[in-house]
Amino acid sequence: MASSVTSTSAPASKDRSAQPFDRSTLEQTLTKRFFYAPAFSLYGGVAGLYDYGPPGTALQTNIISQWRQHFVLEEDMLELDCTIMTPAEVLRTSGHVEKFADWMCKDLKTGDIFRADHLVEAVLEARLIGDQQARDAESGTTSVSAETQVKEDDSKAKKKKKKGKVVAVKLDDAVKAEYSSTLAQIDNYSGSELGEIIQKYGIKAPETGNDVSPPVEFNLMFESSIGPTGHLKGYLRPETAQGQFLNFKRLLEFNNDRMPFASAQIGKSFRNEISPRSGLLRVREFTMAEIEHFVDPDNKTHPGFARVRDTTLRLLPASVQLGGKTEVTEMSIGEAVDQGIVDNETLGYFLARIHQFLIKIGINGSRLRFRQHMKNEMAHYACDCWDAEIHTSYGWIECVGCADRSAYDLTVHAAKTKEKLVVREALPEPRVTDRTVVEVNKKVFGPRLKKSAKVVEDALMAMSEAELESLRKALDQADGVEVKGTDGQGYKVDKEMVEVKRITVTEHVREYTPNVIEPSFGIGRILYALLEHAWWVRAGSEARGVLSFPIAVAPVKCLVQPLSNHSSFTPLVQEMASLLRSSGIPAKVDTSSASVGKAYARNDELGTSLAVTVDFQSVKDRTVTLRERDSTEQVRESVEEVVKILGSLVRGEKEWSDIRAEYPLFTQQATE
Ligand SMILES: Nc1ncnc2c1ncn2[C@@H]1O[C@H](COP(=O)(O)OP(=O)(O)OP(=O)(O)O)[C@@H](O)[C@H]1O
Repeated sequence: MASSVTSTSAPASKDRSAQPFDRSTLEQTLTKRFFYAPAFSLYGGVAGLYDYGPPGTALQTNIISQWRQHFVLEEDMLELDCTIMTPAEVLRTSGHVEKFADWMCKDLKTGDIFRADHLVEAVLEARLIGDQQARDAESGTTSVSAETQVKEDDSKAKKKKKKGKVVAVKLDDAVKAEYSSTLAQIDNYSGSELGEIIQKYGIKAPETGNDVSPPVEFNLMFESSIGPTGHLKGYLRPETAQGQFLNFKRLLEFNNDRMPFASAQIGKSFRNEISPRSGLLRVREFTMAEIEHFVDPDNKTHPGFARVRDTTLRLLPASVQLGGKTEVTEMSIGEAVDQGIVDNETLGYFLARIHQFLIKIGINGSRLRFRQHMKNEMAHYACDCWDAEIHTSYGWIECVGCADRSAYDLTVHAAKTKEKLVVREALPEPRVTDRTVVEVNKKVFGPRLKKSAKVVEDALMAMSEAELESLRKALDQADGVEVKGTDGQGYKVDKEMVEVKRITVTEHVREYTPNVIEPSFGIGRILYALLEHAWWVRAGSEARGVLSFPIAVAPVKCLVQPLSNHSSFTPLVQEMASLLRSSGIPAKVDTSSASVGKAYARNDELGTSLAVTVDFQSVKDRTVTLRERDSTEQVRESVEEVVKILGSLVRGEKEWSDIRAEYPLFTQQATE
């Protein structure tokens, strides 16, 4: 049964994520432990470019390897590695040169740049917060002061962060409702609509209070030229999809002409964002993982759908957003497809698989929702599109887009290159149909139309059955009929020149252009959301941060350390580390002079799942302690047994609860 949940913010959960979240503490830890850092900072940095340090890189690698396991291997997809540099012609055909743009406005006095939808969002959100503060002040309660950041472009703007200024002013109820409704549909507006909203609500540049220009389009692709002549224009790809479409024919052949099938690609994409902001969430260079699932347009069932039917998702359909609401409906994907909320089984299958993947890598399910695109938000050719949005301290963030792109991509590339990008399938039974066709009598047609013969013939051949039927009737009734050539000019044709007739055709093969379902993942956004969801602070004499990653994605699975730097521990520490590594368990040895407790704390911040400590007793009897990060519980077992335990945990065969049930807990060593 479906149930509704209001979720303007993330629902409180009874686990440790119910702790108040302090982003600055997490950020300090991420910087201190070098998860990631602004790139080129020695040179002042460039907005929207980040370098990942060792733990961030390991975390990203592990997320990608889980992705590859979950999708490429389990779904038997065809993985590609296509070029990043893309000739302009390809992106012109795909529509990116003309349409891959955001709307920007300028502060009319300072020239500062804003992304128009972000500006509207920030200012209206700030006004709603101001309203709440005014109401709280009136009633004597306090509300959390929140400031909404507005982004800005270019390197110099990086230092002066702009905020939607919060002023405690009470709003009229009707105005408040209008603001909420506008915010709920913020992705749905065109440039001119954003311009009207800016005018209507008197939106100004937040810091200066200056007027802003009407929104103008800004193309997000980085332009380049290929080769020394500068004649061949190119772009850094803004997504990995085009390489997959252009290789469709080869992929189909590689797949022994079998449909449906999916290709996949993981790699860097580039977008010259108007206003990079919110750390890894809006950057100019990022890793994407994209799937193009090619499917018969007449049969979008999915063979695996029964397996995921009962997966419960939190859905936010377009119809709800249109009413200005953010009410999430929890329902199984089976129900959602049956009721037509999600367009088809294949799209539904991928929504469920995306959900399963995000949960597997540690995203909190109660902070995950699938939001359907509204009509204007969706490309004109797409028949349905859902974003997996994850709740973070920045609000709900789109981390995965999943669209049914119909036959658009293959059709436009085929039309441009004159290469057939189709599937040809032998029909089980020959299909006999009657058709209306047109034949040209070359002997008369050519001499009469001379140089124009080609444009008229092309136009006749492109006519639909209905158009040909009208032409037939017209030719029967008049001596000559005007036909528009492909050059747009009118030309007279008569029954001597052309014959329109009904024929019976027997087909043995069906030819069609596949539709494409495209799940598109931004790895950096997922990684950041995971960092927020995994973070908590352990109470104690000193509050200590912990990153509770699932072991599968933890940057380091196991720490090996001596109790102190006493030389007698060294051989066993080294033996332990090499035993683990040769069993395929990534282990880090810590022989710094830090106390065991300090090393535990450092590794908790790094999200290291387990720690082995070698102490005096170890030297005597070859037993070591094994400590689990989240519970801090320990067991003491022989070196060989601990390697076995670690192997079963790392391979996901067991969880810590199994280990603590199987082995006695060890409580004597005062290490923390
Ligand atoms: N500038 C960016 N920085 C980081 N990740 C991004 C960025 N732009 C897109 N992504 C990621 O790529 C995924 C697929 O890209 P898509 O084109 O659907 O995004 P989008 O709709 O343009 O995103 P947005 O509306 O937030 O700009 C997104 O779900 C997101 O995870």
